[in-house]
Amino acid sequence: MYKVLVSDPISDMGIQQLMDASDVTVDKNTGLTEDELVAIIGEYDALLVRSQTKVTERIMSAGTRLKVIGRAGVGVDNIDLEAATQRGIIVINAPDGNTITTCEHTFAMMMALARHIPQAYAKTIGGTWDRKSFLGVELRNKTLGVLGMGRIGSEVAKRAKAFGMNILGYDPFLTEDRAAKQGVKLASVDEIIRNADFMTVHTPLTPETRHMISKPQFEVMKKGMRIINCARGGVIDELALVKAIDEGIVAGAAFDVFEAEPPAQDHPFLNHPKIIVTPHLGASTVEAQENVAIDVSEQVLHILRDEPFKNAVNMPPVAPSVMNKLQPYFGLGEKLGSFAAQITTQAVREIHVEYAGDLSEDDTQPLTRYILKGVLRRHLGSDVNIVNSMHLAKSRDVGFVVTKAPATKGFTNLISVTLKTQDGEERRVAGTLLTGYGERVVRLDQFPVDVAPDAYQLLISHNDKPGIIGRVGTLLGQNDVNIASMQVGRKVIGGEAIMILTVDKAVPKNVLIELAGLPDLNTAQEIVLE
Ligand SMILES: NC(=O)C1=CN([C@@H]2O[C@H](COP(=O)(O)OP(=O)(O)OC[C@H]3O[C@@H](n4cnc5c(N)ncnc54)[C@H](O)[C@@H]3O)[C@@H](O)[C@H]2O)C=CC1
Ligand SMILES: O=C(O)CCC(=O)C(=O)O
Repeated sequence: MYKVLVSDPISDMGIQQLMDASDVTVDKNTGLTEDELVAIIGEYDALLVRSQTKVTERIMSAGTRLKVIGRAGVGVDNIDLEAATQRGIIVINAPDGNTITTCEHTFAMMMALARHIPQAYAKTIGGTWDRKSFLGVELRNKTLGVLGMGRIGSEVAKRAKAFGMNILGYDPFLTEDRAAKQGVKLASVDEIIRNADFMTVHTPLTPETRHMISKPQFEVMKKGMRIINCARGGVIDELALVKAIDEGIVAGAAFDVFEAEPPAQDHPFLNHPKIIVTPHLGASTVEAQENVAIDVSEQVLHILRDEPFKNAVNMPPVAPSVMNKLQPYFGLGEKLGSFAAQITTQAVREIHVEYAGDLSEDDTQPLTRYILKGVLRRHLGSDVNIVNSMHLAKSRDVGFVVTKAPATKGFTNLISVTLKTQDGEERRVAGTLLTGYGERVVRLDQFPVDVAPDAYQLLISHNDKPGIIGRVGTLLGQNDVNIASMQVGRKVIGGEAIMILTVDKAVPKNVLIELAGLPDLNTAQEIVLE
């Protein structure tokens, strides 16, 4: 008999099939503390949560029978995925079931914001008949900027069109073609910030999206913009937003999510006259809760019964024979994918992976999944894993081609990752495992290099002139950035050249800007490989 624990309020109707299954018993026990969960989790084969339960490493360590954690919703940021993967616990989510509901909540927030409904309601029930303070604006003919055109962002755009709005959309995976089909004008973040009357964010929270709207963006923002966040707290810098509202740049904001949930009682959003809030209700409808619970219950049953399943967001076990041969390359493959994605400036349309030498003889599919994970994680966040990376690439119209070459000059094994964009940009990074030396990046575009792919690299393109290395070293030294190693490459003397420095810590943004301003230096970019 399998035992399932439901530790957050999840629709009864949705988990009915679990409760009806003759080989399953379901316990509903919500609102437990971490200690309480640790004390009982050892009895259970499956755990079902929404977003309240924080499924920590401690809980998983105590969950010695746990085979699956089911998240009735999209974001899995309340589950320690790494810890689950290490323990072979499959984590699944229900990515589609709450899309429409969250989109509709976004619209409710946008309209409430445009017409001051919460503020007017509060005054009216307080006994004041005030028709002067709440002059609103129409949505018709206004420009809506959508940051993140995935499932929810696309549905918001569709509805906004019906309201007669003009839509500017930005998403690293949005191409002109796809945008045009959705009736959306493809725009940059900067264009949206400067031109939109309303802006709504629908991205996951990743290192790249954290505070993607902050002081520098508010400084150039179209005056009077209204901002909605029903995605994740932290995408918009909360304190910078309050300042921008108080300075008259932003006309108002509607937030369903917070950087820390629940927010502290003295949080500046609470009681601010121009900010309306809901307590993370985006997915809270009868329909969505049923949908996500049905989806997740179905998959949990499959997993408990060892049947094929979908929507896994972490790594399933790989067959030991394949693992032994390929495992040493997994880290390198992911880093090469990530490196290539970070140096590519446009939306990636095709990923070409070539395995040469020893690797050409194997079934390299598990390794390809790691490479795709490295490429896609930059924009799709921590939900990308080796289980879903191929599927995600396909669903985003990103093609991937794998070729094999039996031999390669100078290396017993070589992995080359080439990313192509719709505008013809093509970036290539190749690497190898050297016996006794470990992972090395050995080619960057047309330049031969020899770099250990450590956590922080600085990639500099420059003109091949005397003195540049000294200027870069001095500036980094002045800013307390220690250089661990340095590589230079060039095609011809005096021509285009690159420099790759491995540094001991993240390089502050202002130092990157100063570097790019040095004479004969063209670009300076940080590459983070974690
Ligand atoms: N308030 C709530 O109750 C709910 C919140 N959510 C949250 O809403 C967000 C969106 O969910 P879905 O649309 O289902 O996810 P999705 O994965 O379909 O879409 C997210 C999109 O963001 C894009 N993106 C990533 N980095 C970006 C960047 N720097 N700039 C612009 N776009 C970027 C991705 O390419 C992707 O297309 C997620 O954070 C999810 O957790 C989802 C459901 C309910
Ligand atoms: O379960 C909930 O209500 C939270 C939904 C959510 O934020 C998500 O699905 O990402």
